[in-house]
Amino acid sequence: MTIYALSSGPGRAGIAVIRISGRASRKTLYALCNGRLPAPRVSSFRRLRHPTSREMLDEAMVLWLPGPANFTGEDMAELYVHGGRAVVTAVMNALADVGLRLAEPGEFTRRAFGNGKLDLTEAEGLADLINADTEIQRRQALAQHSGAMRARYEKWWRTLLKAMAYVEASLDFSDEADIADGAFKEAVPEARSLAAELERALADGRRGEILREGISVAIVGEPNVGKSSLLNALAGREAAIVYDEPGTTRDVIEVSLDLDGYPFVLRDTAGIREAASPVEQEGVRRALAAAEAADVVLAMVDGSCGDVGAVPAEGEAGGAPLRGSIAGAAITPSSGVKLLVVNKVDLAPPPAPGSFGPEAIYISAKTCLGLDALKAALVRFASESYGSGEAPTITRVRHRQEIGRARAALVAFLDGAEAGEAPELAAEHLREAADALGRLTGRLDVEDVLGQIFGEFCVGK
Ligand SMILES: Nc1nc2c(ncn2[C@@H]2O[C@H](COP(=O)(O)OP(=O)(O)OP(=O)(O)O)[C@@H](O)[C@H]2O)c(=O)[nH]1
Repeated sequence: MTIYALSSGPGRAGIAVIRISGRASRKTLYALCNGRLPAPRVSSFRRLRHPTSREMLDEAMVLWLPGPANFTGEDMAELYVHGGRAVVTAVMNALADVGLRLAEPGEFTRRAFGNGKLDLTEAEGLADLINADTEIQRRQALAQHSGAMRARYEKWWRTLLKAMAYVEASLDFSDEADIADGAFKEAVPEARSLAAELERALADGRRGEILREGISVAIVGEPNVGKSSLLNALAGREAAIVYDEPGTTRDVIEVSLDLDGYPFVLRDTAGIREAASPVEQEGVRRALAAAEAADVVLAMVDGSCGDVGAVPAEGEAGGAPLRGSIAGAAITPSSGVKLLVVNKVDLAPPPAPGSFGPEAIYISAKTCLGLDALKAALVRFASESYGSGEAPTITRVRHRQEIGRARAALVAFLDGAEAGEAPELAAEHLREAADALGRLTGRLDVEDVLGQIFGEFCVGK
């Protein structure tokens, strides 16, 4: 079936791109162009007419892209029409009138995959490229789309095939014990080196997934220390309500932020305190959960009140009384880092440098003093922890799970080999590992993961 979709964004624009893919592309374009089919891959000006009523629809640039040397591998056409809603509707209605069907989300890419134009990791990279909001996300997605992960997974796949070949050989020569034994022994170092490589790939601190989803930053602290003010100052807009009354923020408020190309998801949380009402208690529970799950906790204290004291060291209870509240300072995320942020430094008297420990960042969410230093600290943390997005890395839970399964199967193989397990069982472990690696790129058992992957696309891709 030949499909069509608006491939550019919805809404009014200078130009809109309508894409067509499938066997009837040529015939449809021929009819739309009143019999003047453009030369392949040469953009040409045409007056588009309704194929049956002959009514003029628009003046457009059109491209005729015969398969297989194009995106989907099928015959394709692209229409660059004027981007008004009525123009797009009229052209798309004309395509429906001649029996073409509106594409489902991701259907163009799915067809490209079906025709061997890209593997699953490259298709996922394309989805990420379309969804990339920041420079680092773009780089990571482009590396994946242009085959960095495919190359890595295929290298693993080849090592595994080698090990499988040795085991299969040992089964074929089971009558000749020496040869069988020798072949089997060759499989072990291959499997061992691959298991170690998969282990290393898994121990990446989830950097690819974090960059893809955004680095999660929770702002926590006692009520009224200025958490919402900081969120607004960083976001550059009034995303959260700021009010001179403790307990203003009840729920977690989220904004996305691009700092030097790194994607951050900033969360403002309810002030941590002995909550009186159930609603407040729930707010505090959510605040603690956000801090627990965060990659970075901005533990905020109000530097303008109380006695100056030292922040207790990690794991040390109490310490000297601290100016402001220490509720924020006392929170530690489960796997992320904590930055101590001392707010309201615009209020006299300013805290002496270092009053809150050498690592503290002094800011005024009101006057924006110190915000650049805070942003720089976040960017430094991101680049040291997650890199620049170019090295091939796991970017999805799906990949992590499959690599984990492959590794577990290889470990089972190695344990079995040590324990003198029958070669038939050993071969089964390797096949399991191959299935897992095969699902990564889509070589085997792909149907069950297809829906999930292509569902991430928008219509027209
Ligand atoms: N002088 C000064 N006032 C600030 C600063 N940051 C916040 N404030 C004020 O402190 C009060 C509380 O600010 P919020 O940003 O609502 O504080 P919060 O921590 O989100 O408060 P809760 O929602 O109650 O947890 C408001 O009156 C702000 O204007 C600052 O840097 N300097």
